[in-house]
Amino acid sequence: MSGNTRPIEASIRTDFRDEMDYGSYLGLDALLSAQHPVSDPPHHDELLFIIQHQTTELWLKLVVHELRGVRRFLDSDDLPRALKGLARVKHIQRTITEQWSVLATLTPSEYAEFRGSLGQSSGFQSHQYRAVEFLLGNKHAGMLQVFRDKPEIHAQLAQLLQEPTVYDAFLRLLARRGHPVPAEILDRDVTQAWTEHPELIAVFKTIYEDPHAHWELYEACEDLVDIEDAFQLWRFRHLRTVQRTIGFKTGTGGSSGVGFLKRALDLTFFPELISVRTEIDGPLGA
Ligand code: HEM
Ligand SMILES: N[C@@H](CC(=O)c1ccccc1NC=O)C(=O)O
Repeated sequence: MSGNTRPIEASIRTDFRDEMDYGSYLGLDALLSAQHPVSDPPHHDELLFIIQHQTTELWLKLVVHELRGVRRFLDSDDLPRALKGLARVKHIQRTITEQWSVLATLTPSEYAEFRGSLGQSSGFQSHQYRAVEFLLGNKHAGMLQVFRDKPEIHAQLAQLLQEPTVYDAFLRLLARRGHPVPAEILDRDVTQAWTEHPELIAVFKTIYEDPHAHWELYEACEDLVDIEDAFQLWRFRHLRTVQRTIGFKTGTGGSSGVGFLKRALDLTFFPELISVRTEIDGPLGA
């Protein structure tokens, strides 16, 4: 017998006729038959393009699930569990940002060979990406238009638009814990995109100037900043991958392409958590 063969132990199960097995639990039949290249003749690299999107969408599904959880935990004053959810989101963000390097192996020549088959489809139509943006505060009612022919998705996003964001939930928790968050912020119209409220900077200054007195809140603030940073890194890698793949061509979704994506790099979810940094004074006033 070859020394490199591992025997199947007698106790390992091989008969699953009456039981759930790996593939059925994971829905692998559906998952692995959900890649449908459209290029004709079939282009070798289209499978990479599809799987890159599908894996990102799977992770986005979990990000939406976790952010909803985080919001719920904040609402019920369970800050430790909210922090745990935020930590998980950060790791997912790192993973989907890192995986841009796989798609970056697609050369402009290879992509050009099947780009024409993609029609007008575009990441602009990713409803899960839009859900993450809404949960984090970049609300935009106009984006719902993209989904007007998909009633279920439209309804889900319309619902999220009406609901408070993770940041709204955090500010409400701060108020419940005695921090002076102005009432007009707590009662804001949550369907609108967040805009900077300079009155909040003093609230965060209190926390940042005495972290030990407000440790959990301080950690939560830093987690939110981590998530904002990680989101921007994802956007930046997308932009750079797009630029090296299609240069300055207009997008299949109808936008200017790189110019449109660049403008998203100026967006910020939690502007006061950035602004407070300018205001933090140490014991020597530095
Ligand atoms: C070679 C690969 C890619 C190219 C050339 C590309 C190009 C573009 C362009 C030009 C846009 C602007 C909208 C448009 O006019 O189409 C866009 C938007 C978008 N793409 Fe991609 N993309 C690529 C890969 C991906 C991947 C792998 C994802 C992952 C899901 C993705 C997600 C998105 C999202 C979510 C938007 C909307 C961004 C926003 O609204 O700010 N893209 N993409
Ligand atoms: N907007 C891309 C096309 C594209 O990337 C795409 C096409 C179909 C499904 C998802 C896509 N991904 C992200 O935008 C382009 O202009 O080439």
